Amino acid sequence: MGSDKSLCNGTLDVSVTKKFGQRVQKMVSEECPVKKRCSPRLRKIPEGKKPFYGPPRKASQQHPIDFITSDAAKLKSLLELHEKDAVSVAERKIKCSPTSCKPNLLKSMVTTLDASASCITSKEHSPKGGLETSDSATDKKSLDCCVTSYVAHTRNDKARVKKALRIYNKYYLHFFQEQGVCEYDGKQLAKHLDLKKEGICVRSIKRPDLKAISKMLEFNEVLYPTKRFGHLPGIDIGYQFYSRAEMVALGIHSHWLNDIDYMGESYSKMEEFKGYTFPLAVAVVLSTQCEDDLDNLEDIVYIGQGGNDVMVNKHQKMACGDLALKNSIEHCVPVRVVGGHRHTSTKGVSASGMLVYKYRLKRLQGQPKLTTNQVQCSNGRSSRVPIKAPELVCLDITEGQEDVCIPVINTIDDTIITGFTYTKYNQVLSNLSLPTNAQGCECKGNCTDPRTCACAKLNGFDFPYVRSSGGRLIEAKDVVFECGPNCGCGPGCINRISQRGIKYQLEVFRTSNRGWAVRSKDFIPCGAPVCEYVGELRRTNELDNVSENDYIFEIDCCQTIKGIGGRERRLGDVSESVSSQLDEKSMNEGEAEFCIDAGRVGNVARFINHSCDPNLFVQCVLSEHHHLRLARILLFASDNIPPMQELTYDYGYALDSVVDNNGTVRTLPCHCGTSDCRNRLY
Ligand SMILES: C[S@@+](CC[C@H](N)C(=O)[O-])C[C@H]1O[C@@H](n2cnc3c(N)ncnc32)[C@H](O)[C@@H]1O
Repeated sequence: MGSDKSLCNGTLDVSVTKKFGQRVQKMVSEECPVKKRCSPRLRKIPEGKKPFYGPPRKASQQHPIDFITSDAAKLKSLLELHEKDAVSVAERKIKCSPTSCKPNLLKSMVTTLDASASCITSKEHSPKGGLETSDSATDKKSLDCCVTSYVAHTRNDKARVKKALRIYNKYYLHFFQEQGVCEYDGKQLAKHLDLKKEGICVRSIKRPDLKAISKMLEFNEVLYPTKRFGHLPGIDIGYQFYSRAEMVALGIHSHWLNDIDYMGESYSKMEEFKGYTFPLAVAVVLSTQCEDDLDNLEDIVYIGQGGNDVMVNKHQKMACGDLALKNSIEHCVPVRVVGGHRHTSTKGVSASGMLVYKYRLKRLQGQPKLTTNQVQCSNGRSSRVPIKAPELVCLDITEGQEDVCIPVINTIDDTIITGFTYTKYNQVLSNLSLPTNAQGCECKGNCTDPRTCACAKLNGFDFPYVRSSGGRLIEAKDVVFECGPNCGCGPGCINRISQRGIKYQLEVFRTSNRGWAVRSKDFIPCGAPVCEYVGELRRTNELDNVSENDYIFEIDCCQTIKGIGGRERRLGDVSESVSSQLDEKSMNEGEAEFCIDAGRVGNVARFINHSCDPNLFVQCVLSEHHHLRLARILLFASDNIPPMQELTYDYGYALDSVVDNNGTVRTLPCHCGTSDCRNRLY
């Protein structure tokens, strides 16, 4: 390893970032009944802030996704784009093993550092490498003008980051689904033609993550498509990514495979870069850094990307990314560093007698601290039974009804939860009878072919979910038709995702200004089902004069489909079987006929608070019967949700919609604490 003498004078300073509506209606007492209970979803929210509901038009109309054609050409264009800057990309791609080509979804908790400077070296470094540095740094022009120094982010910056990631996830899930169909078709074709016998292999198109990036490049949707040095607005120090592809979607590191991202020769032609030596590094992913090491990113010795050549040639070639880092030292430009990415292969750089370059990455001063809780995550499950601690109010609020324990934690005051009974399923009161069950599909075992499954037909000849991470909804729809009791398929069917119960380790915790709240100890991927809103099914008019109740959820599926009362329209082909329900007069009055009352009886969803910038969205689901007025209410993740982040959705109250008998508008201040807060729930 390098001695002090071998260290060059220049250092690469590094700045560190760790990678990483309900329509609950408040019913008030008789003295002060609510006159108007209108709760359109997400009215007047700026475009960039809308959670995952999709545009009013079909996504395919805006950016048609070609699900059928081979994506080889698109993939090629993606590779070519990077080849311009990274000569070794193609070579590396060919070399990579099938396992190392797998997307790292959920596995990489990457930490970004803004690195500036580097210091190089290595005991064994090649003298030819020319790494005696620092004097030359003073001779060269500083790139200050091109560097985004660390600045506080604006609301808009963060919204743009969120939007870009949602676009990425939407494409990713679409391509994931397409891959499933291709695999199914491939198998069917193979079976039909008996291709195996002929020795022909039918292969499906892989890598939905790369296809998603390719799509974003095609439609100019990558957030920072032009390479930039230093900090990128909207991406905090400590930001967590869940795949390399997400980083490409944002442009924080524009290569999905190479560890060093750099500006190639082509940048030398640009006016602002006149006088600089290219390539110049912009970002590094530390592939070998494991999650536990993420706190030690202040000062890292990094072995350049030539590591693989070392095994063959016994010395590292000073080229591409390695050369870019060397040039970065000389020009004193900052480099972003992302840590925590786990590679399946390791670089063989430890053998003695080999010549390697090492770079010291030092965190830039003045950045926010990287704290441990920013990278807290449980990829696996922690123990089912929580450890008894003074703040533990209740070991399991579900009393064993759910597959997971849901503890209640209070570190704020002495309050406990009373006056409520947990139930896993909606309770139907005696004055209400549910419609008869729908006929269902005739599939056997699992539903696999969306073209023949009767339930998939209702969803526009598609399954709304993909199998990724245990089942994820591709995008929010007017209504999702799931398989039900009369269907031929079994419980493992992909079209029953919302019926599988709670899978994430949720916990109820006390807040200082919003009462109880809910968070997850697990990471929840975008599109994953979190829980159903469960309680007593009631007619809304029954509740007009009840005493105060904060736990009423109106089932306004029909109103949402029609966009009544300012509700945001969603994607969806409303099937003929339900379109007749939309024409009924009562629906047009804008009021939901039924609601779910979780005041006395309910599940964990009743503790989920409102946020003006939520991480969950509401999805109406029909599984047993097909009556929109009695749809089930499910909550899905609208983003990748890091562990321990409060789970919230937009209650969707229209401001000034709650009026008492005297005509006085009632208000409730919002304490969601987001930068987008509208200050009032209603
Ligand atoms: C369905 S409950 C949510 C759970 C509730 N916090 C509890 O302690 O049971 C809805 C009520 O929670 C409170 N709440 C939810 N979100 C809030 C927010 N962003 N700001 C202030 N209060 C909120 C309001 O009192 C609201 O009527």
